[in-house]
Amino acid sequence: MEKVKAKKQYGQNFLKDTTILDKIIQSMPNNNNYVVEIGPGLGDLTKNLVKYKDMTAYEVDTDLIGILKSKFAIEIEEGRLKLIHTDVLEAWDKQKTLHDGKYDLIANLPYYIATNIILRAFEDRACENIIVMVQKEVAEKFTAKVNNKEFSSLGIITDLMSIDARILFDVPPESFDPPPKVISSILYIKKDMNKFLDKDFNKFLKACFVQPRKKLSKNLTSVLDKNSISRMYEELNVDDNVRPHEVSSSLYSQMHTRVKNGRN
Ligand SMILES: C[S@@+](CC[C@H](N)C(=O)[O-])C[C@H]1O[C@@H](n2cnc3c(N)ncnc32)[C@H](O)[C@@H]1O
Repeated sequence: MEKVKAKKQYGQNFLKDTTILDKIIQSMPNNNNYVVEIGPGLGDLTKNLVKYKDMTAYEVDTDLIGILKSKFAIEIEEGRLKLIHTDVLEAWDKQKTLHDGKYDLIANLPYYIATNIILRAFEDRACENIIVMVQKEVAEKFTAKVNNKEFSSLGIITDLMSIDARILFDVPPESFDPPPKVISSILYIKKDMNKFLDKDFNKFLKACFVQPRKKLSKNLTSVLDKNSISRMYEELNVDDNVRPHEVSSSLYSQMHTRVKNGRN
């Protein structure tokens, strides 16, 4: 193995378990989509992905870029792999999408920005499937259902914006070098390509969950006055004592539409 010291600040935990790498490849959707990988690291997952699909990989670490360029010289030369040296969040800020045509995001994500990356993938209209390794806890938040204590803005967005969302399997710390402190999971999300994530909706949900164990009506006071909340609750038939995790995604969507249109 290359003598590379993993950098904590970039969330580097290299996946070494070939059984898990095979299982990720088997989970790839059977379609003609392009593939985007975020954080190819030492290229173990990249090596497997590029056998099947043309792809682009975004890597922030200069030292790794050097290694990847020589490891994948042939694939780069043949145009099967595009290696982009940048912070992927900056790339998204600049160009709104990570690829011009439809693509699937397949990656072992840096955990310090995993949630942010998944939300950006929801906003990116070219991204259709998301198959990513994240902390198990994060995967559970994205797949949580109403009334589950973990149900929050992430579960609501997933519920409203996707056709399918589930945890495919868990991955123990020993599968990585160095091992992370947490259990990981492969999260699979198939987006509904007819739905688009409105940034304001995300902001509204954040306000609704600012104090997740308090009554929703209390959290709503940061976006609506008390009379408007009462009126909205009455019209939408919402119980005054309800807590944020007890309200369905579609009800949140209706509430947001009202707040946005000033109909309250
Ligand atoms: C968990 S490691 C995964 C490495 C490799 N894909 C694997 O499975 O072994 C996360 C990777 O994301 C890269 N990374 C961290 N922050 C990044 C960012 N903002 N933009 C692009 N890549 C980033 C790290 O340098 C590292 O290579």
